Amino acid sequence: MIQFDQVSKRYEGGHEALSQLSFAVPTGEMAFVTGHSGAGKSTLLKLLGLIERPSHGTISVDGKNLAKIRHSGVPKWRRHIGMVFQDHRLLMDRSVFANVELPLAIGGIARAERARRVRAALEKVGLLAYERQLPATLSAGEQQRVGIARAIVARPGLLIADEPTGNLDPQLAVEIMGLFGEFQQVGTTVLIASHDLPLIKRMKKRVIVLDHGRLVADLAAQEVL
Ligand SMILES: Nc1ncnc2c1ncn2[C@@H]1O[C@H](COP(=O)(O)OP(=O)(O)OP(=O)(O)O)[C@@H](O)[C@H]1O
Repeated sequence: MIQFDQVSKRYEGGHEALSQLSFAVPTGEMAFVTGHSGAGKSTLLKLLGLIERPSHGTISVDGKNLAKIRHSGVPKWRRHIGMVFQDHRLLMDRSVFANVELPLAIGGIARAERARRVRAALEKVGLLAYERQLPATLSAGEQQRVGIARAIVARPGLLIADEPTGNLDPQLAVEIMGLFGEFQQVGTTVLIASHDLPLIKRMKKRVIVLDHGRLVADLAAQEVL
């Protein structure tokens, strides 16, 4: 369960990016966060990834108060969550395999086990045949799928994605969203920031709407028409 309780975030010298935000996402649910540009979507995800810290309020995940995680504990925390970005942030001089392996190498897992898990992750995103290639030789959709494989290779309980389909054509975007749906089906909690309303509607999942950092609507999956 992800829980935001009266969370506000004010960037240094800036206005409030999030204002008294409260909501909860049960374990295993998939939800979208949407809203206009600057509404606070990325900020919300960054707080979960401990890339930023809230100015006020409490965020907890599975009962763990994120404020209790100190700077030194952040890498360990990040191993529990998978993060996907719009600009996939792959290492372009490393193979697809090496990119996906990265979170496991940092996690100190033995080489044979790493290889097994990397191949399982690549198979899930349909890229097993590409493991030796450099990311630059792949299409935009394929590169995004490498980013997703890297995010899920350590089997995180929580997957967060910031505009994961922002650079993709509509057909590819639908495929990528379908992939996130598959991870939810095997028990992963999935939170996706997106401004692509037609795509969000099509997915028929819960939708949390932000406007100037405030929660203005929270639609259950069956309310999304
Ligand atoms: N590092 C920062 N320093 C100062 N202000 C910031 C910083 N990051 C974001 N902001 C501001 O906080 C507000 C929310 O930004 P955020 O990136 O969370 O919005 P968003 O909904 O993800 O927008 P977009 O859809 O354009 O990515 C904006 O007004 C933005 O300018």
